[in-house]
Amino acid sequence: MTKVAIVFHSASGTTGLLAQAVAEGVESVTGVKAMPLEIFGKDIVEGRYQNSELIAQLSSAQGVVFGSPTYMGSVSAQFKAFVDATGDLWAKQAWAGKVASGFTIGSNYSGDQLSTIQFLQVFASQHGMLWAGINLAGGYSPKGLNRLGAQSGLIAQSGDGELHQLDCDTAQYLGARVARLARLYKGEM
Ligand SMILES: Cc1cc2nc3c(=O)[nH]c(=O)nc-3n(C[C@H](O)[C@H](O)[C@H](O)COP(=O)(O)O)c2cc1C
Repeated sequence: MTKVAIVFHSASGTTGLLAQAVAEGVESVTGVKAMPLEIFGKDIVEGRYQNSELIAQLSSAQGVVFGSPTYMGSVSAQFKAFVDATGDLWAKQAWAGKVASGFTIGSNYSGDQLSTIQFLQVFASQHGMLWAGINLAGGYSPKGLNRLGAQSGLIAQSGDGELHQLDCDTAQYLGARVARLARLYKGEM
């Protein structure tokens, strides 16, 4: 069984809804299981993320999709604490060869969400992971997917705490894409 983890932080729930949609997309691919893992602020003690169990679970995944709300043009502090806690694994390049992707949401249409995606892309690259963006040209998808047009990862927007249906559908699409790639690359780590 191929596994794809979805590691995310969400304070008011919209990133969590995207994570759920990514997981549904992952599970739509035969032979691939989704592993949602939520980052909670209570696991941060004196600025350090302490949930080593969550981090350990990632070793069994062939793909990992990272998700964070955009806070001040980057990932949330909670997500960054998780990132910093992976330094030992970075030194061993323990995640090298896993497929990676990312998603974020902001309340503005152009609220610097791209910086968050680029942060996630650099993070995955530091770990030697294989980054998968979205192969949907903005404005050209017949179903209107990727409505905001980013291809480095999924950028979503919500001004009222509700998820736009097309962002939800695009998250499912991304989950399915990562699942297929993870299944393809399994054994090539
Ligand atoms: C501290 C803080 C900083 C934020 N910074 C941005 C930002 O830079 N750009 C943006 O578009 N939205 C920004 N937002 C809005 C959130 O990204 C948005 O409400 C998002 O849906 C929250 O995700 P969540 O529901 O998963 O917690 C910010 C919100 C907070 C609380």
